[in-house]
Amino acid sequence: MSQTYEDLSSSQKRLVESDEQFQNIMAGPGSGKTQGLNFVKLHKQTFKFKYHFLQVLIDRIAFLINHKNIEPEKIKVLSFTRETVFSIKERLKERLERRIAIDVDVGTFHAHARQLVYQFGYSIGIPQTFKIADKGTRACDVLKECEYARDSIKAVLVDESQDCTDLMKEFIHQMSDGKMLTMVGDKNQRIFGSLLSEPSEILNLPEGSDCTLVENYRSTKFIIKSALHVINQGRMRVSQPAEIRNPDGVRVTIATPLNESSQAKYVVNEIQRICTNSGGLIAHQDCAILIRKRSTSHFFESALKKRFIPFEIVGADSFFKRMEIRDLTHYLKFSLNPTYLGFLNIVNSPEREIGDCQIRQIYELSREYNEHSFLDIITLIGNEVIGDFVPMARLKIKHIANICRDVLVKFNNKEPVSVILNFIISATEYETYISSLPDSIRRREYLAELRSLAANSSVLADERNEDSSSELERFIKYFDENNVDSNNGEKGKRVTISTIHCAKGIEWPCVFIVSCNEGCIPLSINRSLEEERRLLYVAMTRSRFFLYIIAPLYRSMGLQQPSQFLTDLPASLCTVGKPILNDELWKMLADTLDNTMSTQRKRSHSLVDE
Ligand SMILES: Nc1ncnc2c1ncn2[C@@H]1O[C@H](COP(=O)(O)OP(=O)(O)OP(=O)(O)O)[C@@H](O)[C@H]1O
Repeated sequence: MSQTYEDLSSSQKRLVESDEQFQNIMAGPGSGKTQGLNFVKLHKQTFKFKYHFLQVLIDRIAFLINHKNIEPEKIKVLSFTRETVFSIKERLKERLERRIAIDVDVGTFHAHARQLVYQFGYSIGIPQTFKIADKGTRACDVLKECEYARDSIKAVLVDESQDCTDLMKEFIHQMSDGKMLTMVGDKNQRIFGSLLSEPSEILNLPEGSDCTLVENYRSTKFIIKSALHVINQGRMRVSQPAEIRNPDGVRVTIATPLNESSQAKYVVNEIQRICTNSGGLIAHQDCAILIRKRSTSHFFESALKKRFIPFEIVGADSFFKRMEIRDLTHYLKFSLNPTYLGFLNIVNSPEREIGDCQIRQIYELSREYNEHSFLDIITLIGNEVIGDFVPMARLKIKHIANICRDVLVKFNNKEPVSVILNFIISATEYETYISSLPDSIRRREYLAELRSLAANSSVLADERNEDSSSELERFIKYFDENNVDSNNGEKGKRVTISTIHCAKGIEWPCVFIVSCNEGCIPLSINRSLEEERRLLYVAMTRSRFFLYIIAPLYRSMGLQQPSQFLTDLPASLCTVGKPILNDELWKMLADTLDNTMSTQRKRSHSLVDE
């Protein structure tokens, strides 16, 4: 086998080469189950760790093909996300001959279920027009009743098995009946709230199928011990990996900046300090900012943009590009500075069915009466003084004019931004509007963040003490400055802002877990406290070397307590403020990264002897 295979540890090799029909591999973070599956995609350009992808799942597939003579197309690999599917396929192309690799049937649960029903459903009387929502149960029926479907499978491999729903488990059960089954997962990393039972329970796996890996190759000892402390304060009992390959490292940094805006500044300062001082060992793409709530990315987007640091957002949209954010800030902008272009931004948001001809007429009227402001023009139209519009259109235009005039009055009366924003939301019936659109939960989440930012807009003032503009003008400026597309650098060389959920399975040398306060982690009392604890555990174990946990003193809701999960984190494991960067630390960092650093990269940092 290839050089890659030789690098596996003996326990990893044992699992890869096992003759057991069923393997339920439950192993802790960083043990080498599925190394960097998503990582390949996110950082493809810079990281060519080709010979360091040592994970069990990929090598097991290679073993089944090369040593068990299983046809690649009869190997079914099930995963949760399309990103992971893409990464597994890429990894297989590196591990196997290309023509063999592309035959391995890798797909999401959904894709596999759909494919089975399309391919074999007709033979058991399922119409080709079956309801796509039923594909899971239909696929199980196909497997139960159709021999050809069962014959098309010889081995099943499942990634992140801990997050399978009962239907998924039933699907795995039907697929793997009498075949070879390898599942990899970690029950302490269940973060999708789906779990009712252990995979092994529902699948009725025979005794002896459970196996594990006991090394940790990813993180330093301080990180592992801190993460274990957090998880073990709850109901779970996780023991320390038998072997931690890395040095002690640097203590986990706990920081408590004043508010969310100073938190973002602190993070960006630290990223710059580390990147500048590490002699190239740490670059932007090695740093990740993990957020619990996707709508809170804006603080970091803004702070990074200000320092011209390229970044990418995973699992969330750019806050400033969200429709809800743009729509509502456009009203503010238009009210203070009414122009034709500004009007175009608000005229049909929410949808008012004011058509192109009417808009064109408004434009022409604004040219004709150019001694008036644009707001006056639409007021005159609304009041039936000028133009030729049907009554309904006049009414709608009048409504827009009235909203903007009222905003102006409130602005002149120095009413708080939050009052003005809430007025716009209610006058435009914006909440009802977004509730009628797809993905309304997410939309409401962004709307709530905008509201809380408005209620707390003084945090934006910190940035510009010299600025004499009003609160509302500063608020608008925040959106104007961040809405422009800046040069976002080369792909693969950017800081990552990711939700904790989307960071699962990935690792970075430098990780910032932000807003680690009550109400954020754990998110709210309605959610399972244990799941929230696991989420923090997952976030902490993404780091290889630098781990920062940050809990601002004030958040939008006022004074905030640090997360209860941080209580009693032993002082011996953490440090407050900032880590001291010295030669000893860089040496330790180099040792830690050594596990997976490509020779080429090490050479560029003079870490290998020529
Ligand atoms: N045998 C090995 N020798 C050296 N490094 C290894 C070995 N196996 C894995 N690694 C490294 O350990 C790190 C963690 O591996 P991997 O991402 O597969 O862990 P995992 O078990 O999937 O973790 P998680 O469950 O947290 O996603 C990677 O950087 C990987 O390259």
